[in-house]
Amino acid sequence: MSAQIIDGKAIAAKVTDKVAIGVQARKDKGLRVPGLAVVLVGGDPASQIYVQSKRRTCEKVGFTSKAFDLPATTSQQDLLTLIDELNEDSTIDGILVQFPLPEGLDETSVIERIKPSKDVDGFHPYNVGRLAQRIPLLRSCTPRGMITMLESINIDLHGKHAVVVGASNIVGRPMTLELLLAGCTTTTCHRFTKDLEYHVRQAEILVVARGKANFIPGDWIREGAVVLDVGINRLENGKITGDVDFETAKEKAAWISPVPGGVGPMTVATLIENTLFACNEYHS
Ligand SMILES: Nc1nc2c(c(=O)[nH]1)N[C@@H](CN(C=O)c1ccc(C(=O)N[C@@H](CCC(=O)O)C(=O)O)cc1)CN2
Repeated sequence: MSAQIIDGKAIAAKVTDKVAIGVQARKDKGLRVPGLAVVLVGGDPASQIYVQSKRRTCEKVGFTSKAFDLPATTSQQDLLTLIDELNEDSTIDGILVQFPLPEGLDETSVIERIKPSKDVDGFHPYNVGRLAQRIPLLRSCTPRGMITMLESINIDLHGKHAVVVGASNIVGRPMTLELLLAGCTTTTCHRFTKDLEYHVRQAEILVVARGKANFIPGDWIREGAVVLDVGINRLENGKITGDVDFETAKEKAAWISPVPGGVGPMTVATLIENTLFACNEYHS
C-alpha cells in the first residue's frame, strides 16, 4: 500500500479563499478590512521567509498588514512598548511577533503582553487555557491547521489513539489539547519518554514535531496510520525534509503529509483565518 498524500498547500489555499470571501463580506457591509501587524526582530533567514509569506497572504486576502522590521539589538522594553501601541491601535486585529526572538529577548513576556483578543498566534496563556477547558477562541496556528487538514480528508477522530512526538508550547502541547478536544485518546512523547518506538507503533494518528531529519523510521509507522509531519529540516544540499522518513513511512501509512507542502502552509493560512475571526468577534 502507498499512502495518500495530504496536500497542505491545496487545503491552505481553500482556507485563504474562504477568508477572502469573509473580507469581501465585511466590505459589502461597509466595515473596515482586518489588519495584521507582523513584527520581525533580527534577520534570521528562515523567519524572513515565513514573515514574507504572512505579509503576502495578507495582501492576497485583502487585509491591511503593518510591517515592523526591528534590529536584533532591539531592547525588551522597546518591543513591549511597540506591543502596547499595537494593542491600542483600532485598525489592528492581530499582532504577530515572529519567533524565535534573538538571544536576550524573552518570548514569554512578549506573548503575555499581547491582548488575548489580538493574540492571533493563539500562544497567550488565556487562549491556551480556553483550549484546555474545551472553550477555544483563538487557537495556535500549526495545531489548529493540522486539525483542518484532518477534517478536510474526513478522518473521524473520535476514540482514535493519537500520539504526538514533541511537547513544545507552540506545537506539541496545544496539538495534544486539540486532539483531546476532537475525541482522541492521546499520548504525548517528549525527551524523557522511554521506548519512543513502542508509543509510535500504537499511533492511529501520529504527529511528529521533533525538529530532527528522518527522526522516525518508516517501519515504526502503524499500518493504516495518518501521519502529520511538522518538521522542517534544512539539509546541507539545500533541500528541506521532515522528521519522518517519508519514503518508507508512505508504504505503511494510509495518509501522510509531505515536507515541504504539508503542515507548513497550514500555519500561515490559520493565522489569516484567526485574524478574520479576531476582527469579526472582538473588534468589529
Ligand atoms: N510567531 C510565530 N513564530 C513561529 C511560528 C508560529 O506559528 N508563530 N511557527 C514557526 C514558523 N512558521 C510560521 O511562523 C512557519 C514555518 C513553516 C512554514 C512553511 O510554509 N514551510 C514550507 C517550507 C518553506 C521553506 O522554508 O522553504 C513548507 O513546509 O512547505 C510556514 C510558517 C516558528 N515560528
